[in-house]
Amino acid sequence: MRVERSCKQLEKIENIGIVLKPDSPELKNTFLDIKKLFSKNSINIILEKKSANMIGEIGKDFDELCKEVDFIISVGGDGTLLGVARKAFLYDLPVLGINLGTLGFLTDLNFDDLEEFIKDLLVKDYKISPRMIIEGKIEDKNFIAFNDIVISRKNLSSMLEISAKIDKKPFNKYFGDGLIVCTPSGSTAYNLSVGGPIVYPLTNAFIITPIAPHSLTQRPIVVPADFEIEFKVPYDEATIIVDGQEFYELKKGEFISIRIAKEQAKMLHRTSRDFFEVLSEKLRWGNLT
Ligand SMILES: NC(=O)c1ccc[n+]([C@@H]2O[C@H](COP(=O)([O-])OP(=O)(O)OC[C@H]3O[C@@H](n4cnc5c(N)ncnc54)[C@H](O)[C@@H]3O)[C@@H](O)[C@H]2O)c1
Ligand SMILES: Nc1ncnc2c1ncn2[C@@H]1O[C@H](COP(=O)(O)OP(=O)(O)OP(=O)(O)O)[C@@H](O)[C@H]1O
Repeated sequence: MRVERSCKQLEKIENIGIVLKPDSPELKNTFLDIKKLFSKNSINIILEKKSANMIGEIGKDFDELCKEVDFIISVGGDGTLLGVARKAFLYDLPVLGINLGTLGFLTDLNFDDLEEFIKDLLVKDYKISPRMIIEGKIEDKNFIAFNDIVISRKNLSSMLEISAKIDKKPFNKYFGDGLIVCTPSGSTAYNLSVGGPIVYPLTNAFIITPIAPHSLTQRPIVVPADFEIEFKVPYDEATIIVDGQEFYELKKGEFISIRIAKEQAKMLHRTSRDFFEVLSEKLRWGNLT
């Protein structure tokens, strides 16, 4: 029998933070509806400041809000949830995604399911799933990814050469459009599109997947999470893309090192959420439904 790892239940549910998808003022009514559903159960909602400005409400800075709430709800698609999860881990706060996006692979609930789920929350019928996050470093810049760190060619007309070391030892040279280093949670994003493996989210590992490699021998590889990986672009400049949301420059000869972060992100899920059902429903995996 499989016993799924999960984190401790919440000590209390009194205050919940809400972040809305950017540039979506039409979410005002959804926000008010969510607030009403929680207020009926005497749970207080605190809206994040940028979201509040967008819909003409009052809000709190994200960091201030994090100090007051028991968990955070992201209302939008996967991108909104990524943006929240990449900051909420600093406060050890779980994130629940309400899907108003297009795909919503990471988000757990549709708005119509929320009323029922609040009842579950109140009787502790939910799970909190730990998610590995990775940390990148270039010189004195540090960044965190929930999904992936992509080393992408800057010069569109030529291939990028990337030399790679694991635990300081050279292990490969990649030639192509770049490569993706992703977490298991991120394996179903860009990594999947370029033929990388799907890795169960609770696995402790990194995935290194070349993008359009010009070679018959370059394959995605899964390595243990305690490895430190280092990449260098000896002849070119590259762009580093973190979760599709943050960008850095990797100069010629500079190193980027990537390893598991000390902290974990936490996702709040329905007890019944099953990774393979989500794969089937959202990405048409297998023949389950
Ligand atoms: N060709 C590609 O597939 C491609 C190209 C660039 C970036 N991306 C991915 O987009 C991610 C950022 O997502 P976004 O929503 O902010 O940008 P986006 O709106 O450009 O979405 C990319 C797609 O990936 C989906 N997605 C995001 N994370 C996922 C995950 N962990 N599992 C399954 N699907 C996921 C999104 O729902 C969306 O359909 C990056 O981390 C990167 O992995 C994918
Ligand atoms: N905190 C953030 N920082 C930067 N970009 C963000 C942030 N939150 C959302 N975005 C971007 O806004 C865009 C739309 O958001 P989102 O992904 O939530 O909706 P969607 O694209 O409709 O849904 P899905 O990703 O599930 O298909 C995405 O490109 C996403 O990367």
